[in-house]
Amino acid sequence: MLVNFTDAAVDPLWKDLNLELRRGEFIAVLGPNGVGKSTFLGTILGTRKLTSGTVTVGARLGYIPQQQMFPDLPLRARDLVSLVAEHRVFRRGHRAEVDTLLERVGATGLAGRRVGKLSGGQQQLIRQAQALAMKPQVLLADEPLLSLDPGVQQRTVRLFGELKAEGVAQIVITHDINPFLGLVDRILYLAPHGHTLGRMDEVMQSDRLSELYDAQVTVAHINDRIVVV
Ligand SMILES: Nc1ncnc2c1ncn2[C@@H]1O[C@H](COP(=O)(O)OP(=O)(O)OP(=O)(O)O)[C@@H](O)[C@H]1O
Repeated sequence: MLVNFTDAAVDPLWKDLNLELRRGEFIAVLGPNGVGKSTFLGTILGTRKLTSGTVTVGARLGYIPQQQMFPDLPLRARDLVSLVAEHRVFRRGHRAEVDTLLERVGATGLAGRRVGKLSGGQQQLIRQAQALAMKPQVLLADEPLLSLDPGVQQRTVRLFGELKAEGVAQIVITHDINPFLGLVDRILYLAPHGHTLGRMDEVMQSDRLSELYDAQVTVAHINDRIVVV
């Protein structure tokens, strides 16, 4: 058991949520601003409480938060990742492991730089390395492509693909499903008038989403991209 929701609700955002996350599964969480997507991740992380129902977590979690700048700490990127790596703070011989993590996210050149001085996108790579340092069985990510340039976005999607192949389950909040089309197993679509959870072809339907928005919503397929208008 990785993550299980039973009849879960955070009033007044969403309710009647039932979900069992499977090993290696990739769930994309979609929906408009303020509908409770970050709150949903918060209930897994334990930072937000359900108002009814249960959530059970039986896995090591890694978390890439929505972009926020690090304070200008006197710490290098390598030190910050090192702090997370199984809480073995600054231990000798552990530098190689941290450098491998930084290399995996494409941040090798940033290892010795002071984190607070890095750009927003560069800081996101350090957040990725921190999340991987947890050796997660479940990776939670809140808008992980935000502020990344197209090349780095592609690299990040590739990384998520590798993690999936390794059996890491992932729950990823995104406003754009398109970069993840090759990875998505299920979509959790949170909307103003309810939610739906299912395979992409079940969820990304004009009539299904119109019901949840209580308004006319069209799901269009344009050049292999899915656009919700
Ligand atoms: N700690 C909190 N306690 C109570 N309400 C909160 C808390 N954090 C956020 N909220 C409120 O809950 C609602 C949902 O916020 P949340 O951040 O989960 O939405 P979201 O779907 O992730 O939005 P966005 O797409 O804009 O990031 C908002 O109205 C927000 O103001």
